[in-house]
Amino acid sequence: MTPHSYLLTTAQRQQARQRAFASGISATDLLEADGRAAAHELRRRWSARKVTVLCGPSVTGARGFTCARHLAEAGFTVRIAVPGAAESASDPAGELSKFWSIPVETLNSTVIGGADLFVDALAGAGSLPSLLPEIRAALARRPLIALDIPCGVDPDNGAVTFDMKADLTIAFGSKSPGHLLLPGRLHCGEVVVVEGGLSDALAIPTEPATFENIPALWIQQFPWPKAEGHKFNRGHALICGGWPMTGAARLAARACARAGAGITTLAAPSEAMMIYAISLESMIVHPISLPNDFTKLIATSRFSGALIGPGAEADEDTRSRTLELLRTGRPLVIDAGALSAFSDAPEDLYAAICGSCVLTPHDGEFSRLFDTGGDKLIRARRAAARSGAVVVLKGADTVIADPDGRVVINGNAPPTLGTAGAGDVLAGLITGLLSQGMAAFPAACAAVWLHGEAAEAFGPGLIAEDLPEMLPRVLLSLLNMAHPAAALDQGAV
Ligand SMILES: NC(=O)C1=CN([C@@H]2O[C@H](COP(=O)(O)OP(=O)(O)OC[C@H]3O[C@@H](n4cnc5c(N)ncnc54)[C@H](OP(=O)(O)O)[C@@H]3O)[C@@H](O)[C@H]2O)[C@@H](O)CC1
Ligand SMILES: [K+]
Repeated sequence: MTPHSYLLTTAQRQQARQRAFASGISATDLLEADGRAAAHELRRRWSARKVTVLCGPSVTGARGFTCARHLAEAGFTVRIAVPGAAESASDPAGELSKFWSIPVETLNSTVIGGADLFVDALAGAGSLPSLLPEIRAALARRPLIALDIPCGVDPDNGAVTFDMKADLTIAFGSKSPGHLLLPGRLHCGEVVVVEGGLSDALAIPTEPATFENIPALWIQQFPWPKAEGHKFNRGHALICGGWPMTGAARLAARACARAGAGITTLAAPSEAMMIYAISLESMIVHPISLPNDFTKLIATSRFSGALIGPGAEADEDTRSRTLELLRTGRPLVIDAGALSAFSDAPEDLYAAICGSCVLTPHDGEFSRLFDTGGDKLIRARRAAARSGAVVVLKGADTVIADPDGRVVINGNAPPTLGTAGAGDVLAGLITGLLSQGMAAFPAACAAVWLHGEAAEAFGPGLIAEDLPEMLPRVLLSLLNMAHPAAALDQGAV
């Protein structure tokens, strides 16, 4: 895991600052570096103009002061406004004020009138300032740049208590979960991470570790086809098909094959045999008619990863097949109907999960199996620990949790992904990667990322059928990231 994908909670940031102090770095050094970096980022985007910096009684507020000074030195016309009495200005190190040459004013309509740009350095306070509606309205009329995170967004979980939306958010060293989780993400605008005073080495947090889903997390483990490989050792995926809803498993199978599985076998109810057989020519279809056909198939098939649930009824048959698959100990993705089949007795599912297993619930399915208390990170982490499976809690801010406590938040999914069958495609993608031997946690993270990239690459008008067809393009760009030399070869063709 690279330092730059760590998402730091408020407590972890405080711990990092303490480590810095213990190593001899002063608070002033840190704030100076942060304020300078923020001012540099602003100057990269805007020429000198009138800016009002709103500073709260917090470390963020102190960054606002140093940023203001650097902007003033660069020729900006700067005013500093603090909510409440001007004397309450933030100076946590007790020595910053000697650098302030700009008068500190009380935040009101006058001090923000006439500014071309606003800097929101209010965040981070224990209690948030109550900004009058007319002030918030005035702030909305000009570009608003938040330092750390916009005022009113909880950095730890993205909860929003205050309706203020930034156009740009400048984070220091790394992002926080609140930059990616909804609804906070919608308040941040563009998020840029600048190198502040804390070095990467100091910023690496203690447990629990939370990461942004970037390819660096899992690209080394991605199962690219090998020169010496053949279809039998590239991964053999078994997809359980439903009836009468056949679309779901067909979408999953297509995605699974595109993800690189050498063989994709479909276990199809005999009524649906022809539908499955004609939908993907390369797929092998096994009819399931007699009650023990499924048992025989899994006893004889050399599958290296399986999927059950898309288009499946949430009934006893699905439940017992899921348990049969779990008993094989082979990698398994449990989705949709196969999750809901355990609504009455989730403990039976938890108890049966042993090896490499991924559960892919949306909020509705999640609530049928798990405790729904707490924020999304807490819910996903607890569900993974409880079940022993990797849990992919889907949504616009999908969270992937490993039973060992690591959590990844995905940020690349466009709104077009909220369409029927997109979840089935995701389940198929994970299965394709698992069947090729990728471990459950990186496979789930990689699949969620590929899914988002495929939707983004397609653009508006997306339907689930388009996602598997976009994968070759997305995989090529991933390959180019993994092997820059290969990119040159591709370019030369
Ligand atoms: N072509 C095909 O064959 C296709 C087949 N498909 C197959 O359909 C099967 C049923 O899957 P399903 O998810 O539609 O229904 P189900 O499990 O009853 O849950 C729905 C309830 O949960 C809740 N809910 C909360 N959050 C939610 C969320 N993010 N997304 C969705 N729901 C959410 C929500 O509650 P509400 O918000 O209404 O209070 C709602 O009432 C499944 O096997 C799947 O594979 C589809 O994939 C489409 C293409
Ligand atoms: K278990």
